Amino acid sequence: MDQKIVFIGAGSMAEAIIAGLTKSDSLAHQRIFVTNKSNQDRLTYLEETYGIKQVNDKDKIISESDIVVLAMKPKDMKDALSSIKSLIHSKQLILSVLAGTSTKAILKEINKKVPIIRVMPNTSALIGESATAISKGKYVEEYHMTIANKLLHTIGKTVTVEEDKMHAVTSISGSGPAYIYYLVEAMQKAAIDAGLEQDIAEQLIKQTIIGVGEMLRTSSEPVHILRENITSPEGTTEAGLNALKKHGFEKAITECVESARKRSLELGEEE
Ligand SMILES: NC(=O)C1=CN([C@@H]2O[C@H](COP(=O)(O)OP(=O)(O)OC[C@H]3O[C@@H](n4cnc5c(N)ncnc54)[C@H](O)[C@@H]3O)[C@@H](O)[C@H]2O)C=CC1
Ligand SMILES: O=C(O)[C@@H]1CCC=N1
Repeated sequence: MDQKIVFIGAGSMAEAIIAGLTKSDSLAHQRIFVTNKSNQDRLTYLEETYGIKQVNDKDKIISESDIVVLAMKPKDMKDALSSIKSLIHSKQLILSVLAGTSTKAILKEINKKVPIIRVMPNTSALIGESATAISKGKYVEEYHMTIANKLLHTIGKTVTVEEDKMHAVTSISGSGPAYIYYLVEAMQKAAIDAGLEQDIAEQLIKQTIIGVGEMLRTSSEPVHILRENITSPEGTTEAGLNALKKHGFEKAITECVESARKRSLELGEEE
């Protein structure tokens, strides 16, 4: 790819995408720029770690960029756009990773006919394993989607959804890695209570999750069969799963996803 890309916001999501992009080598590192609100050390770290460039001449870099990635928190969107919207033009493609925030709200802020693609990646982009959903805003043509897909393939897998599905997507795959990390933390505590040493527990749990990930990737069996294959009648797994059922595991997951989805809707309404 020969586009020039600028990230507005230099936090964990910007870094995850930059890491995936630079690892894939599909875009010259020198064509990737990043800026943020105030933290100079953070920009220097990104520059030194990934060989990309921090924005020195804001007017020139932003107006010359082909792709502008909005990667600030939703609450900072208006403030961030107020200082750059005069540099945005219709030949550019805007990618927004902002949770909850509609392309309509961003268009209203920019007040120009620019193509905006809403993107929901997750932090596994850091290792090229993001589950990313993308959706079209008003002025987006197919060739914009092709560019976005090509770019986002460098950080993992992509799917295209209607924009109204983005709240649900956020509650599943955007926030999803945190649910799994929380599960790992809970298993680590339980393993120690069960008498294992911490480093042994960590090794076993990490490899268990990696093994499950690979099985999900490679096996043609449906998930419930993979689960049933482990569950001997009256065995240990059945006893463990029964305890999960008794303590409302499914309800907890349903409420977890629903709460995240509602929060995404609220973030959109807070603009
Ligand atoms: N962290 C995650 O797992 C995911 C985050 N997102 C979305 O990505 C966005 C960024 O999230 P994080 O990277 O976690 O946040 P963060 O807090 O780590 O980074 C936010 C960045 O925005 C910058 N910023 C704030 N105001 C600014 C302004 N006026 N102009 C320029 N830059 C400004 C900050 O300096 C900081 O570099 C959010 O909108 C979030 O909803 C989306 C998917 C997953
Ligand atoms: O918690 C958040 O708001 C962001 C969006 C998806 C993951 N993290």
